[in-house]
Amino acid sequence: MGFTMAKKVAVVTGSAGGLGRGIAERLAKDGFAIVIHDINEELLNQTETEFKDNGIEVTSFVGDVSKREDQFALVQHAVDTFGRLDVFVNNAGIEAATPLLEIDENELQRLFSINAFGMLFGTQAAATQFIKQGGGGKIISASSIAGHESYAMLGTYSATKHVVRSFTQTASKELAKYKINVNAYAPGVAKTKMWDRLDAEMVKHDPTLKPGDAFAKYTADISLGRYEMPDDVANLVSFLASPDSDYITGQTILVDGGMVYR
Ligand SMILES: NC(=O)C1=CN([C@@H]2O[C@H](COP(=O)(O)OP(=O)(O)OC[C@H]3O[C@@H](n4cnc5c(N)ncnc54)[C@H](O)[C@@H]3O)[C@@H](O)[C@H]2O)C=CC1
Ligand SMILES: CC(=O)C(C)=O
Repeated sequence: MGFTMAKKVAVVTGSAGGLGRGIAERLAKDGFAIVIHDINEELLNQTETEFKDNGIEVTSFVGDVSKREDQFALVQHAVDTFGRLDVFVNNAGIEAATPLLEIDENELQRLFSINAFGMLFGTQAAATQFIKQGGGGKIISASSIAGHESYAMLGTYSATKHVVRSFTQTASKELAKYKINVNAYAPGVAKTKMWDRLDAEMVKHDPTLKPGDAFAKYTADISLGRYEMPDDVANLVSFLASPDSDYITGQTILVDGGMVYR
């Protein structure tokens, strides 16, 4: 009589839509049982239904990455549902487009609490579970081209994405002894809801721009000649979640079609 190997388990934060959803779909194709997660409960439920209709082994969890207890509860939900955790993707993030002289405390607190604190809390929750399990694991986080090079109007956002790169390096050094790989993906410009909002904000701040101009300006110089799709990002995350990347840690890898060269 044969036996079935338990599936590996991946959590993707902020995966009700956008890049996170694309990553979750790809990891499901790679054979993972998937925990999707978001602060937007309605969209999350809709996505969960669509995943189930497509035969994906999935569970969902509503949470706010900026709340440390939510991140630990998310990992607990993964373990309670599927018995273990193998990959944790800190994908959730938010943006702001504001001239430097107008950045206020509210914007700083909002972006840092989600993009930076959230990434750290997710890393802590996942690493705690990996250490308990004793078999290593993979933590993969969303940085950005803005985590390698800061942009006009994206001052706070860029700073938070540099924080992701920094915590990725520190975590990789501290967690290597537990066989935990910690890496980040740095996308360029993808046409998700985030960029719809960024374009609208940038247009508001510059009377010479009309809707679509900011996005067009950012995408004009991409070497490969097109804006990014969720699959472009998911391909890299799939690799970082797989044994093929076992000898890579502490890296923030650009996947931008040729925008920022490091
Ligand atoms: N779209 C792009 O061009 C780029 C995106 N990124 C990064 O990729 C990640 C995903 O971006 P997109 O899919 O474009 O964004 P998006 O705005 O389309 O989707 C983000 C998802 O995260 C969820 N979310 C927001 N705050 C949350 C919170 N506190 N807790 C839980 N979930 C929360 C949202 O509800 C949404 O479903 C972000 O970290 C972003 O900074 C990086 C570089 C480029
Ligand atoms: C949203 C984002 O990270 C950029 C710079 O496109």
